[in-house]
Amino acid sequence: MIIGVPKEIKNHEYRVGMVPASVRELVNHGHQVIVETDAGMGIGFTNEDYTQAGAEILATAADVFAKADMIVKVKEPQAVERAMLREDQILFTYLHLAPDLPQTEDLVKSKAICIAYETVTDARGGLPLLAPMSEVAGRMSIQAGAQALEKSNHGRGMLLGGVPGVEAAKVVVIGGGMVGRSAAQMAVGMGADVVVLDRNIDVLRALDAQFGNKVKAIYSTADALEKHVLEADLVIGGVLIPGAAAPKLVTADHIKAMKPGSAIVDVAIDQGGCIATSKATTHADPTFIVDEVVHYCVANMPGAVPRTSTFALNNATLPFIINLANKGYKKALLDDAHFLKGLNVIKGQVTYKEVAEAFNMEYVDPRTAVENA
Ligand SMILES: NC(=O)C1=CN([C@@H]2O[C@H](COP(=O)(O)OP(=O)(O)OC[C@H]3O[C@@H](n4cnc5c(N)ncnc54)[C@H](O)[C@@H]3O)[C@@H](O)[C@H]2O)C=CC1
Ligand SMILES: CC(=O)C(=O)O
Ligand SMILES: [Mg+2]
Repeated sequence: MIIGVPKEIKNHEYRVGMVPASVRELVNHGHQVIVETDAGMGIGFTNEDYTQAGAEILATAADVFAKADMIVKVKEPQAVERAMLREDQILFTYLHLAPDLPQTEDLVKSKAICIAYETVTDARGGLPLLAPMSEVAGRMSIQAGAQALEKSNHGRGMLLGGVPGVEAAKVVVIGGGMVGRSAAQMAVGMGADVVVLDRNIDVLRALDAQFGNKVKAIYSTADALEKHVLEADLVIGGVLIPGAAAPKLVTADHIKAMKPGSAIVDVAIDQGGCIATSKATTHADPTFIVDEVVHYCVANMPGAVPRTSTFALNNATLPFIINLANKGYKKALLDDAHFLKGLNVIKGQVTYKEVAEAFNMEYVDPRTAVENA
């Protein structure tokens, strides 16, 4: 199979779909890898590093898209990339379709086979290809929130951990999954007063076991959420219903009633955000203010630490890339029900229920769609 790795083009996105070590693995399995020139430059990999691993360097993204059987990326394809997708081409990357109608329509139109990292599942109920980036974004959310609380950024002027004699900031994390747990770990480390809300009791138990009384793990009712959000100095949004648009748990009225200069970091923004006043921002201009609350809503947070993030992502994606290349997409997906959950769009059909429902599109069972492809 010919595997293509284009350079990422989203704002300040320096991650890359495959590092040279991953290229070498694919080449060792007898595949051909084509990489757009300078695709790895943002994390210190030169074209020579890729050619030494066995890749061929092509001059443009158009060359890569024209020649590859499978495109391996990081972020959802931007409009110019979507226009280059071909019928029967495999696209393996983050998609986040449920809040994104234009992308969904373009992928349907392309007739490509579109597998989303973020909806692949595992036997323990986890999301193995989302988890590494959620660990990064969860950790980063506390750094971003700490900065947002600085006076020069229109924050309350509070240090997360306080100092002896002065109280710490209250950090409220909504969703105690990968993002939430990673955020809690950093917030506890910085000495903040930390509350995590989740509606899964096993998640609350796990938080309790990990953090003891350093984190208040609270069952997420509308009442509890309102109480803690209104007391918060910093709110982290980390809820997820896999594949679906995020529920707007924090309302515009909550934001109005929050303390002036408090901050929110809506990590769930890639699924549309769990805070009503959120809208996606970029690393170039990451924050905006609504009702005196600083909002940080960058949809590709791990792009800011692309070296750490690319390696973490590749560690998780590589076995799936090898499987797709060795077996072809049909056998790779049909052999593994968890991998099949990653299939969102195939040959013009939507095969992820929450995406079809979000846009009133017809839903086709993924197994049937692959068997008939
Ligand atoms: N902005 C960015 O750069 C990045 C964003 N993300 C996003 O962060 C979000 C969270 O991801 P993960 O932590 O990996 O998901 P996860 O599945 O590990 O955790 C989500 C948690 O939300 C909880 N939850 C669902 N509905 C809830 C409700 N109504 N109230 C309270 N809790 C609720 C679930 O029980 C679960 O524990 C996803 O949308 C993901 O795509 C992840 C990485 C980077
Ligand atoms: C998960 C995601 O959206 C990201 O890593 O950018
Ligand atoms: Mg207010």
